[in-house]
Amino acid sequence: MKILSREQFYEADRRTLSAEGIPGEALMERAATRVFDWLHARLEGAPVPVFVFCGVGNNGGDGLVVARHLLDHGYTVDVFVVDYSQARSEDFLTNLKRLKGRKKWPEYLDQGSPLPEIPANGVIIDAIFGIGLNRPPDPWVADLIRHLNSSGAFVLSIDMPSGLYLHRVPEDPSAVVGADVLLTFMAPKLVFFLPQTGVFAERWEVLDIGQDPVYMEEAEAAYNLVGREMVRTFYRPRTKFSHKGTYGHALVLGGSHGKIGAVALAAKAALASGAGLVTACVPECGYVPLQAQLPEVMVLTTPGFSEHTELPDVGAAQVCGIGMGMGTGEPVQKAFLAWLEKMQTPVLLDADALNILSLHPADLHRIPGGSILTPHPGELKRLVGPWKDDFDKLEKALVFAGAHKCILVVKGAHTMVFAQGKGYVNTTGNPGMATAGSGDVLSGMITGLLAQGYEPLQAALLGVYLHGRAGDLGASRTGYEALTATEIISSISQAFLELSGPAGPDQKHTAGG
Ligand SMILES: NC(=O)C1=CN([C@@H]2O[C@H](COP(=O)(O)OP(=O)(O)OC[C@H]3O[C@@H](n4cnc5c(N)ncnc54)[C@H](OP(=O)(O)O)[C@@H]3O)[C@@H](O)[C@H]2O)[C@@H](O)CC1
Ligand SMILES: Nc1ncnc2c1ncn2[C@@H]1O[C@H](COP(=O)(O)OP(=O)(O)O)[C@@H](O)[C@H]1O
Ligand SMILES: [K+]
Repeated sequence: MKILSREQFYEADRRTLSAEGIPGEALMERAATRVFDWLHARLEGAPVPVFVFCGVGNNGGDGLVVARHLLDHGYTVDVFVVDYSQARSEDFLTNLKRLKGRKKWPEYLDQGSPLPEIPANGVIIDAIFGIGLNRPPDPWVADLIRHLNSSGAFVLSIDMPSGLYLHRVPEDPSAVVGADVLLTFMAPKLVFFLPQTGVFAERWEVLDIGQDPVYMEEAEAAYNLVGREMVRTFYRPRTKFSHKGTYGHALVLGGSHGKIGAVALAAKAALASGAGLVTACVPECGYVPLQAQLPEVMVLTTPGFSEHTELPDVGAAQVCGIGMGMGTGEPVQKAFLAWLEKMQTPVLLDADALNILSLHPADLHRIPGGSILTPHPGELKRLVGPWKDDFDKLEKALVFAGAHKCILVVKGAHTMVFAQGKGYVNTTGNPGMATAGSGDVLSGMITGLLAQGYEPLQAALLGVYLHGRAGDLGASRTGYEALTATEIISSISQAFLELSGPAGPDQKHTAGG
């Protein structure tokens, strides 16, 4: 699914109107009626007081339409116009007239108006600002928003939580509506997925408003959602006459005294993701534990006892993932940089491989084109420097991926993959995955997929998706707190099974939370 920009939402609007030959108010009617239907299906006529707060643009117009339908269905409704500007939109005015036709006169709020009383058992429809917000709300509007937030009432926001910009972080987070549910039109917005802005709308649903399918198909989105639908376009089921040679040889290099487990997790995850052969390359101290623990994995050791002092030459048939638990001591740094220099094909770089590169930015050119880098936020900061806010972070990640012709996998609640000027936002995973070793599992999975011949970007997207899904399936058995990296590996099988089977109800990715 595409994540559209503001210009693209407005263009989709225009294209829909012209394709159908309908006026704007007809599309507003259709969109807002979907919001009403959603609410009515849940309230079922319950006598709860509903408070509709409308701005004076098209988001406010949507609110007026919802208010009219609520009245027509016998709900108790109070309508407020938040009069922040003299410039009313045409469709807002059309719907204001229709509301008045129901003998319902809204109350106008402006600077100095007393704040309306809202009981905690009420429902607030937030239609103050939508995607048109382009500057901070006036102080009195901010006060009103804080008042709504502190009311304890259930808040349903239309299209956007009011006060949240589409493309930047709010100056004052207290002046953003905290939506219990957000019903958003046509496509999800990038802000739903960023830690600084996603907190205002943890539960959201996309409403299809019959937007022009031709435009939705042809719009070039800067960001796309990574969901089942997308990864199935390149997932390759196994074929009958294949053999283990068909599925490649993954070489996982890393580990140091006390951190051999990181390699064990990655190697096991590479196997569980379908690599035909897996070799783990560790310093001498890792030999016995790995051999004893992972009978399917071949173990190769390097001369150092507790850390790598040199790294092996890699055969053309092997695909490498390197860095987990490797350490960053001087000998390891030297061994790693010399090794990287010799690599010609894409590799996966994780953890200490990234930390070493951060210490040697002049050597970043040694990364083979098409390599995959999997930093968590701390590692990313060391690589690209600090960022001002989440949007600046995205920009820096895009620039870095472009400059080094690599695929940058920025891990987080919504892991984001950056490549070739585009961003991909993962939809799977859960807070239970914030646990030791879950990143090592991801590296192993992506290395295992690369070994099977997936293009690097595909391996990264499929790996990130399946990793999150395995985490979700694991957590459905263990709960968040008890989820472990090992449990995630055990759930990879189920994630693959699901991928090739029919879609479950929670896998459409038109909702979050
Ligand atoms: N396809 C679609 O897109 C569809 C969209 N629909 C709906 O339309 C909504 C977008 O409507 P919209 O463009 O009229 O903008 P909205 O958010 O109502 O803001 C109104 C105006 O406020 C102004 N303004 C901005 N910041 C301000 C501030 N801090 N303080 C004071 N004023 C401020 C700014 O005007 P300006 O003053 O800059 O000229 C802005 O234009 C969208 O979210 C969805 O709900 C659906 O009906 C159907 C399909
Ligand atoms: N709140 C969260 N929601 C979803 N996924 C998460 C969350 N927190 C962490 N993860 C995932 O868990 C993994 C953690 O990786 P990392 O920090 O490298 O762990 P480690 O170094 O312990 O292996 C990443 O894939 C990340 O996307
Ligand atoms: K809104």
